[in-house]
Amino acid sequence: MARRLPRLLGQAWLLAWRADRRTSVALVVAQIVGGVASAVGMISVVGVLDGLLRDGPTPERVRAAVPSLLLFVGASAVRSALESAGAAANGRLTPQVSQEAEMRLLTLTTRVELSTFDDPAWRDAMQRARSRGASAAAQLVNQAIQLVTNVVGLIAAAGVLAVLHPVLLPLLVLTVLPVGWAAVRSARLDHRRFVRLIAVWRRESMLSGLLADREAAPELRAFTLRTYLLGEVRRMIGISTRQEIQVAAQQVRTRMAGAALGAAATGLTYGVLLWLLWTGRMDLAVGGAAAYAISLGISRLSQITYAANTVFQQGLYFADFEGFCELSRARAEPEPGGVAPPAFHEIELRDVTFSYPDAEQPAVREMTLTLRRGEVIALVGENGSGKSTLAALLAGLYRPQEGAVLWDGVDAAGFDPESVRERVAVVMQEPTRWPLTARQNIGIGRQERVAGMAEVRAAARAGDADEFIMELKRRYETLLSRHFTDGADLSGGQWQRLAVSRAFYRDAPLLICDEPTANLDARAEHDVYQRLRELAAGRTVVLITHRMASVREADRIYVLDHGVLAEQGGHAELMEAGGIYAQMFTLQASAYQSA
Ligand SMILES: Nc1ncnc2c1ncn2[C@@H]1O[C@H](COP(=O)(O)OP(=O)(O)OP(=O)(O)O)[C@@H](O)[C@H]1O
Repeated sequence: MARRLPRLLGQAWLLAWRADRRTSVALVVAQIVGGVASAVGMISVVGVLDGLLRDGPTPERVRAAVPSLLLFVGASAVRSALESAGAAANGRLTPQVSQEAEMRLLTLTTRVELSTFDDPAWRDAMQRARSRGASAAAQLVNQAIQLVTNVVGLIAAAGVLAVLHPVLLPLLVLTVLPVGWAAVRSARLDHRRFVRLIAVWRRESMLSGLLADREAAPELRAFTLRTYLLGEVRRMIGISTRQEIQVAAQQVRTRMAGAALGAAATGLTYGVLLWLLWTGRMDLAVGGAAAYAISLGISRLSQITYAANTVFQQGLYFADFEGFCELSRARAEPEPGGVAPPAFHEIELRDVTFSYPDAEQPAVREMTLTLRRGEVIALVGENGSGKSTLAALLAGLYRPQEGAVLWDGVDAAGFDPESVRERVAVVMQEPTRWPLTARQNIGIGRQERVAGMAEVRAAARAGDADEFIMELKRRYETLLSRHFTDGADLSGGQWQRLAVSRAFYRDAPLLICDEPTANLDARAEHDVYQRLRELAAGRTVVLITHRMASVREADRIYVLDHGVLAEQGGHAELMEAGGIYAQMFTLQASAYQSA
């Protein structure tokens, strides 16, 4: 702890300094002046007692004590005023520090490579940082301020004691050692429990979140999952409760041992003081001042123990937070500085291989294919054959581990990934249900463009969303979330149409649709495909779908199988080849015919 404390205090200072410089400086000044006032107050006690205990008539003795008493009162007033100023500064600093930490965390998590989210170790670290990071930073600063305030007070008391009698100083330190040891050990136990239980908590909070979630509520009932899931949650809570009870008992035992040893040391200190007076080695006035300084010192020491313990404890959590920030910085997307061209003639995937973290098999293996401007390309294949992964590689969401994605012959690895994604519009398989208004839900397709109503409506018409939006209570201004008053919810197909409209609004040279019609009715699907083809003029559309009827119109079809490119060509060509595509198509067609 002694080794770590200075570094932790340094970190706390840096956090405070970054959050609010003026307040930080004011705080330090207040603490130093407060410490000096405290020392002056203690020394003045010698003068007071000396005056009162001298020989002579009482009025004279009182008169002799008055100047020192006035000094004592003045010093105490200054000290109290400065401590209040320090508390006010502390109150200003801590929320700002917490806010800084929160924003730092979010800035980093939104900058990491997408594949990082598939790494469970990073997710655990994120959970730790999110649950404790911001509060640990704030607590660290708060308690560091308390610690420094009390250390300054202690230095004043120790200085006064050393002047009064040198033997009293080590005795004062002795009283606090056992309590300090107990506090540090207890903090360690607490942190160890936290690290051990984080995976359990993460699972428990995911499950309990689902139990209270609006989206999961229907399926939970339909599959009569309640008892099973409640049992799982109870099991997780049981594991953590057992650990918590065990740690709490260990902590109480440790603290009791520390308190008993501390009490013995305090007795010893006062015993030595009495012995010094008894043997005439110390004068009575000095003894009185020493007793006062010891009692102040012990109270400072116990506050220091508490503050140092909290600084240490929060320091452990803050170290987790810092570790996570470091990890995320290392996982941040590279920014090579190049910018993707505004349009392209051809995008080529050359020998591209991509694996998810911890996956045994690559999701896409040695894939080579070309997309040309103005083409509608279809990707087909069984579930898990790698279509979505391939689409994400094209969209610049993942970077290939081997091979390259070339834009007109230039490796996209040299472009800033954001600039690649600026040229791409994606309709995801499960579009995010943004809790924004209908207009904003479309407008965020290109949020830097001011969302004029005419453009938004044009995009909504293209995505077949205009009609149902106009039927909502507040039309385009309706908030699409049931979690808020006056909010509305949409059906799966309506959300999908909204996502298609958003992609139209984005107006990008490459449009990727990952099963955009999975939730659409037949008429909507037909309309959307019709518009996609119109849109394809001058653009490139990549279509992923399991509906083979929609695929046959594509200019080129790529068939994926277990992460590799198995077949390619036009519909007629592939049917003639009689491979996987022909089988899939015939199977679906026969299902319709027999129906
Ligand atoms: N986030 C992920 N983390 C780890 N593995 C993943 C992840 N996403 C997909 N995979 C794995 O990669 C492989 C390819 O998945 P992908 O989603 O690309 O298939 P797909 O052809 O789009 O499937 P579907 O038709 O079901 O949408 C699968 O084996 C899948 O288990």
